[in-house]
Amino acid sequence: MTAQIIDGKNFAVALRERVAEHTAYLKQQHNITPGLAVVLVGEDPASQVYVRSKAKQTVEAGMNSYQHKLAVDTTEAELLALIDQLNSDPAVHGILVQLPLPEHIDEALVINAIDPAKDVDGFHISNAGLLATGQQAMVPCTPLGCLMMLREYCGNLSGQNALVIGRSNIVGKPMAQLLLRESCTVTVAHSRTRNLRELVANADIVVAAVGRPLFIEGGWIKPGATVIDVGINRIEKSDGTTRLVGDVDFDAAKEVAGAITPVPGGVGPMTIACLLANTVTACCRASALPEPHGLTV
Ligand SMILES: NC(=O)C1=CN([C@@H]2O[C@H](COP(=O)(O)OP(=O)(O)OC[C@H]3O[C@@H](n4cnc5c(N)ncnc54)[C@H](OP(=O)(O)O)[C@@H]3O)[C@@H](O)[C@H]2O)C=CC1
Ligand SMILES: Nc1nc(=O)c2c([nH]1)NC[C@@H]1CN(c3ccc(C(=O)N[C@@H](CCC(=O)O)C(=O)O)cc3)C=[N+]21
Repeated sequence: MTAQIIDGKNFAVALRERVAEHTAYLKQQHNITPGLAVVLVGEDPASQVYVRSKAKQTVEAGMNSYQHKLAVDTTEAELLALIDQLNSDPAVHGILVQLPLPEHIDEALVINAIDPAKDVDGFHISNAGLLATGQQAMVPCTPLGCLMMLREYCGNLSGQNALVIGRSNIVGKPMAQLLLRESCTVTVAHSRTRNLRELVANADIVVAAVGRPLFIEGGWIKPGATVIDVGINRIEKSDGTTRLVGDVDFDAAKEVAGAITPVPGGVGPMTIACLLANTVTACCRASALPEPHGLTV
């Protein structure tokens, strides 16, 4: 059997279209343009690429994009002052501070300084707590995109064995919370997990967010399982050039799985589309307007 390939790129195009439609409606009917502020500290090349791509897609969807590029030696106090300013700016509905931050800045302190209503990454402790207790939250973009694709490919997730590999605050933990909310039986694996192979073999749904290239072998996967590969790893090929691979050995896993996301073209594009969707959601909530269908879960 060869797995269905879950086309995250196409999925993201469709989601961005819905975002653009609702943005046009907000402008025409309510004279409001959703605005997203992205803050980048330092000059990490990968981060610069992501931030550029986010800004381009924000503008393409008809929203306002505000970019703040700060020097690598920006102090924590300066960054907190900028966040204060963005918190009180009514044109800014979403704020994203690109991670990782330079070492001299306390990441948790900065994230928790963002107004939770503008926290389109969903990383603020209030949003994490709201999600964990089943209340309305801003849902982190990567897990949100993964859940949208899972719902589409698996239908009803209730009662399915879901394995999340990785327990980070930005991917693994919120992913586990969302799957629990869908009534999956959720297992969370991490670096101290002893029997990973057996856990994978028992899983109807595998979400891999480890950060190790080709770590999950095809032979571990349960036949027919749905595999979501969050990993983004750049590896060097024999000719010296590099390529992106996920955490799952895609070529082997696609012979066993029922459906699988590729890397690139899987979870990554959906993450950015969900960021735009969260900005529209935040804008609607800020203006006490009804939220459009399909932009969140
Ligand atoms: N596609 C997208 O949009 C995004 C992709 N990513 C990618 O997803 C991956 C994960 O990101 P992130 O969650 O931030 O990474 P972290 O490094 O924060 O977390 C990695 C997790 O994997 C676990 N882990 C490490 N080694 C093993 C192992 N041998 N067996 C089982 N678990 C292990 C760690 O366990 P422990 O806690 O015990 O250390 C940790 O919980 C990365 O490749 C990243 O680039 C991230 C964000 C968005
Ligand atoms: N505050 C914050 N929020 C984030 O959401 C955040 C962050 N910081 N720091 C870094 C990680 C990583 N991340 C990705 C987003 C899109 C792709 C993506 O679109 N990837 C393309 C390939 C891109 C390429 O070719 O390099 C794909 O998978 O097809 C990847 C990774 C968001 N992150």
